[in-house]
Amino acid sequence: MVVWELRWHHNLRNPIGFCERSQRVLTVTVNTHPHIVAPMLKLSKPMMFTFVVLSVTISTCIGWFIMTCGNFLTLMVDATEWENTLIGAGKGQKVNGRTKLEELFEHPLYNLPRPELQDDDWLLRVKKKEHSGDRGSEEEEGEDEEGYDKMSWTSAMETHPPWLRFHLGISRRELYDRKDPNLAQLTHYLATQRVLGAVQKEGGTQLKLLVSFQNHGQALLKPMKQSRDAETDGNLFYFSDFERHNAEIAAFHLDRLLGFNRIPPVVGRLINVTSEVREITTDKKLSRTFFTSPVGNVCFYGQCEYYCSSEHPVCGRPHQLEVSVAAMLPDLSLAPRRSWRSPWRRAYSRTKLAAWEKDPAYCDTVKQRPPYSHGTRLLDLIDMAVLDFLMSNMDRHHYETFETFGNETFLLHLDNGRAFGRHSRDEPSILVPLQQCCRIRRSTLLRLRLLSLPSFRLSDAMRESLLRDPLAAVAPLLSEPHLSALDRRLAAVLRVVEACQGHHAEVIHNDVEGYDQQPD
Ligand SMILES: Nc1ncnc2c1ncn2[C@@H]1O[C@H](COP(=O)(O)OP(=O)(O)OP(=O)(O)O)[C@@H](O)[C@H]1O
Ligand SMILES: [Mn+2]
Repeated sequence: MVVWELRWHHNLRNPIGFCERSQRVLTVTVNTHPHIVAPMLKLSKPMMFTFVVLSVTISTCIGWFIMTCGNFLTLMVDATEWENTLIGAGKGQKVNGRTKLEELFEHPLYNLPRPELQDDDWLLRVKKKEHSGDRGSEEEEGEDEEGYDKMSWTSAMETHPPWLRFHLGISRRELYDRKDPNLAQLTHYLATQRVLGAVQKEGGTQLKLLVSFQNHGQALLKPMKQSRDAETDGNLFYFSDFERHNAEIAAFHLDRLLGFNRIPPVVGRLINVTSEVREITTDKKLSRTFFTSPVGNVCFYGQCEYYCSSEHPVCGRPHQLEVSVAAMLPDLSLAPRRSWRSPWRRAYSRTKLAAWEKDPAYCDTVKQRPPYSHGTRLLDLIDMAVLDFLMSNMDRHHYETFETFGNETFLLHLDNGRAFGRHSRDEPSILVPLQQCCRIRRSTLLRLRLLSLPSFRLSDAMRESLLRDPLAAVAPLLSEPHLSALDRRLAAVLRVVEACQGHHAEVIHNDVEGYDQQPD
């Protein structure tokens, strides 16, 4: 288990995300004053006394009731405003006061009871400060394990910047809790913080930047390389496809809608390539690649394996560029990750076939090998295949897990830049793990069925969810054909499960014992 001491948090004089809630006063006049009402009623003295006591009590009660309601309403209004300002101008059609997306997340399938997380289910724990006065200096290193408290700081610690609260909320079960109010603050932080540093991020094949913000926050930035609506050229192999910034954003929303919570939060943002990259970067290799295009736009191409050349520049208009900004996971030195080669990895060749393409019984081989031979790893892999099929991501060659959780943990769905390339066709081979293994979590299947109903339709939920991204103000993050492809593909997933049930006994893994609201 990783133990991490946060010394620098004392320097955070201005907690990020602090909100000055608007002050509202509700004034209601109820005319029940006894001196006005009693003479009109011509009452005797004892009656008058009773009347005074009664009317004072009643008016106090009414006043209290109205004030309470008023305060409650004020709070509700403020919370909604707060949420809306954080996540952009997200709006959806309201039915019974709730949008489809709100309705969906209220559904019992998105609020299943879960066992309480134990100490070793959290990725990071922070060292508790020694009793004040015990220490000569706050800055002294105290590395012995004895001094560490087993309790993690809660994510409600207001002095922590949102990125840190995100790190502290990572568990064995999921990357974030959908209901954690910090999520909105984190996306707001990523979308609005001034970029203080930008260098090229090593690893991977295409150009991406590591940007840094105030208070040690960092994010992974992927630039827009082609117009949002461009369908991938049919003659390009999946491994030659350009990455798409909007695919990174949409993948985060889709993963959350499926109830997985396995993709680090991603937001869209407009950056100024001159002031927020060129002028501040310390990366000489990167700054050398800047140029002004013939039409006067500021462009750069960086250094990487694919498409880092002046023939494939990333260009501002003339300075403004759309990018995706993903929250960074904790540093590898604090939370090492293990990278796993996917058993259904593609051949990454124009001519060769992978083993799973040649052997229909390939899953039987996989099921015999650890970590797929026991636990939930195979089910996690199938969840990932469903996500990838829905967004048509053929590039899932590896996946990662947090080392500290061993084999009993979720899979990180990192790198979704090659998803949402084509809406006009589906890629059945992405679903092969489900088709060959005929196994799926019941919770996943029930949520997929829910999302196929008209009242919760996946495309509608995605449209509404994506509206919350700041870049939705520029243009929809996913075009309508991409959204309807989601519904078409969802129906295809359900058909594969049905076909499995026709010839397999144990297709559904029941991970929701107590849930009986829908028949299987
Ligand atoms: N949010 C994140 N936080 C920390 N590390 C990340 C994050 N996203 C990705 N990475 C790491 O950076 C590496 C490269 O990122 P990514 O896979 O998105 O780049 P890529 O150029 O698309 O790679 P590839 O060519 O392999 O598809 C990943 O393997 C992963 O380990
Ligand atoms: Mn990639």
